Amino acid sequence: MAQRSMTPSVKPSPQALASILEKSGVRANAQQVHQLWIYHRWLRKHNVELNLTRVHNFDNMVRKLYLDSILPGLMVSLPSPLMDLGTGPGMPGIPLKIFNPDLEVVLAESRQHRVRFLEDVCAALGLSGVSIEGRRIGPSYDRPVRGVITRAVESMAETMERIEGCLEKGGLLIFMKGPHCDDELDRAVRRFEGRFALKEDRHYVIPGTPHRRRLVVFVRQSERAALVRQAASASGRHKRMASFDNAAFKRLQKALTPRGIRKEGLCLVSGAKVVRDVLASRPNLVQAWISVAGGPPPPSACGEHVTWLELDKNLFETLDLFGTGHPLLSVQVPPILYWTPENGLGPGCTLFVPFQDPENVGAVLRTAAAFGVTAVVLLKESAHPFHPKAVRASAGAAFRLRLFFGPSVADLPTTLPMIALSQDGCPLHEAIFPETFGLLAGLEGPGLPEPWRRQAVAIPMVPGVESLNAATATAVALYEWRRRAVNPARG
Ligand SMILES: C[S@@+](CC[C@H](N)C(=O)[O-])C[C@H]1O[C@@H](n2cnc3c(N)ncnc32)[C@H](O)[C@@H]1O
Repeated sequence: MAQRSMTPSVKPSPQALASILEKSGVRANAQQVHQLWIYHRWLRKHNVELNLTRVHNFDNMVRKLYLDSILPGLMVSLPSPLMDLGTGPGMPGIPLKIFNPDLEVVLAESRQHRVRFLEDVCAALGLSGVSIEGRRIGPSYDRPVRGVITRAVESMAETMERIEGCLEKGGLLIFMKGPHCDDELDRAVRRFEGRFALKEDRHYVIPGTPHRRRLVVFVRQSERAALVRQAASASGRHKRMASFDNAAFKRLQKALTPRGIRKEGLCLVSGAKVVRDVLASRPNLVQAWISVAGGPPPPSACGEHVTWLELDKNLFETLDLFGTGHPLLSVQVPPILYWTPENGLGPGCTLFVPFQDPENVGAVLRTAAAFGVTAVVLLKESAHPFHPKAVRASAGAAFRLRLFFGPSVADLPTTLPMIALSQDGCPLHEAIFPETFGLLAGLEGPGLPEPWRRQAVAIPMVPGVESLNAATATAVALYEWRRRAVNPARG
């Protein structure tokens, strides 16, 4: 059974309104009480027909709607103009405006019957410095504002995407949230690193109620898309692509295939984190920042040489193989020299990779970086290390390692100081890792050619199970090598 409100019913009046606010620490002057009372009357009058709020009890309306709307103005210095995104019947925007008369407020609301209510109520209140955007705000909305506040609309990440075009650099993004928003907050912080910085996460209780709230405030760190587009266009570094026949688009499409990657010397990088890593580790190799039209502009980490390509949705989705929705990078493939047995091996471990599955190649590159191998030789059998699937699985490690192309596994001289991995070898814990050695994993499926099997090392497993995935087996062997290097006594 639904629990009834324990709040004693208070007879609605301007005096009762002022009294509840005052007891809650908010002192209202006569004009503010008058305006809030008129607002309250309008809400009550039109609620049945327009379904504006589900809160009905007077005391609850004052505390859970008006007071709740006013409180952010007491906790942060509100920037002006401030857009209330998804204001509904005007919350928090209207109470905030009443209590901050100098604030310029933009009430953004997409539902037209609510927009008409907002127009009428603002006229009745005689509010100046309030404008109404009766439309759905999306990333292409580019009227600049210094702040955005939002209450009960959507997830933080969704709003961050949405206000890409309008919130100025240095502007505040203020979320009015319930107490349990840790997960969406973590996701937003991670996903928008470099674009928004968390400034404040304040926990509070609406006075006179048990209702816990959080005010989460971000500062925008990146420039508005319109300004970046303008500057990039002026210097010829911005291109809009709408056709699959566009020659530059076709070139990008080629970077999805190993042949194209070789021919064009170009690869595509996807995923917010890998994109950030590559921008940080190899900025000079980045050629273009590829976003969907109206998507986020290149961040400042993209140097002056980087072109911004804004693609129609269907074009972007063709390149965004993994459906990340996040901008991609087109990156010049770093030069990869050819290794021959005459080059010998450097000190430490050189990893020889024959994997044909690009995801296995990526996974093993990530592992190689984690355990500090000296170099990686991609044998003739191997998938291309800059195949989009490999780059993604490598989490950017493909750009940090010393990579070489090498001969076929069949042409590796068996005289090399090599530790080969094969199920029929001697147990890994009996293996001796020389100061300088190569680690050779088997091909997925057939494993290693016969000569290598004779001197191979095996990772002991429970009898009767399938062999380990090749990249996983390599990870176990590298771990064992590292463990002994760190703690030789336990070898
Ligand atoms: C659940 S209501 C919350 C209203 C108000 N902020 C409140 O706290 O009472 C969400 C409102 O946001 C509006 N809305 C959602 N997305 C919007 C967008 N992208 N642009 C403008 N209005 C939007 C909806 O029409 C709806 O009226």
